[in-house]
Amino acid sequence: MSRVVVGMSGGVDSSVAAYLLKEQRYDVIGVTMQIWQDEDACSVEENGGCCGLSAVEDARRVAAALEIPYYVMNFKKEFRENVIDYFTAEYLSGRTPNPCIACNRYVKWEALLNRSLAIGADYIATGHYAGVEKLPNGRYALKRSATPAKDQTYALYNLTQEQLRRTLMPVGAYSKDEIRAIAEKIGLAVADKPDSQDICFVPDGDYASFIRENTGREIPEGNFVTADGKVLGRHKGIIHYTVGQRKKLGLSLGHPAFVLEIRPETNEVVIGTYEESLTDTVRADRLNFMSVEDLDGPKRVFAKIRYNHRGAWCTVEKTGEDQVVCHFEEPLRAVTPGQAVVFYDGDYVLGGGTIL
Ligand SMILES: Nc1ncnc2c1ncn2[C@@H]1O[C@H](COP(=O)(O)OP(=O)(O)OP(=O)(O)O)[C@@H](O)[C@H]1O
Repeated sequence: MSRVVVGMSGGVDSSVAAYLLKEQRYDVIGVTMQIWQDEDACSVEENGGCCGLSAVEDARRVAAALEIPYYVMNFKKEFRENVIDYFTAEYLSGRTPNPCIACNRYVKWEALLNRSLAIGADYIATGHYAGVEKLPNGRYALKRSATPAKDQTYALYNLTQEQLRRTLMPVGAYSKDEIRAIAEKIGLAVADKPDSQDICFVPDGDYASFIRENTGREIPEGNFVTADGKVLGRHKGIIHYTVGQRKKLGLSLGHPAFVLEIRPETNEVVIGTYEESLTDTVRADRLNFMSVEDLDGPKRVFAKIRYNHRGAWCTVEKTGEDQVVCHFEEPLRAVTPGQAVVFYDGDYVLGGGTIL
């Protein structure tokens, strides 16, 4: 019998994942990772179920109902080093990070998988809406969820072959409604919980205060400038801005204003018009390939440039060992350095990288 560790956040998806795997006759162990604040400082409702005491209580109750062993594991150090430190460093460098992608690769997978292997597991499983398949070319790749609106492959594009080989995502084949129906049928009390928020450790969305408090650094004010250097006003510090941003700039220029670029060297935020904010060229590095080992020439693919982007067609080609350029077939707005560009070949994740 194969042994699987299920990451249990106390929510409906991972609870049903544990149930489905038990039905499929796996030897199932439930684990909740504690990754951030003290247990009593946050709750599932506030932080997306990542670390709170109620997450542990809920997951423990579900594990007891399913009659599976259950453990709480501490990954706070791994989370701080790989997610929080990266998150703050990227903002301070003028980029906009995606911490969920880093958490998936380094905490939910690397750290949890290693500890699971150490306790004799063959696989880890989560309640993500995505599929894992071995392709005819021998590669493992993520497949988009059966429910496009719930698809979570974007945030998982950076998983390695070894991680995918040892991953099960049993809820990916179902719709959210079907998962809720299963939860109700088996009497799981978690059935009506809201879905998680994106950035679990900044529940109020105030990234700037979070960065100031976590680094102890004062973030200096600076100038808003046009692309040709004309000073337009003062900004509150570069960490308050994201490329593509239009709101909360506090500028009245007589036309809608957009953040075009953030320059940490000169502490400037470059502002321009809607037309200036459009581009059809996206460059990326820190690449991870999934359905293919590498690109062997230009390839036309469907790509997403942020989590909730509907996607657009582009031709992607290598420009260096760890760099690609993508030429989109339509102009894009808000191409944001630090976010991921993820490429799809049909329903499978081809790979992705970090936008430069
Ligand atoms: N603290 C945690 N400990 C263990 N596993 C976790 C934890 N947080 C999230 N996960 C795993 O990652 C998956 C996706 O996390 P996400 O935050 O997107 O939750 P979700 O889609 O709301 O799922 P759920 O309904 O299970 O909370 C979860 O289904 C779960 O398997």
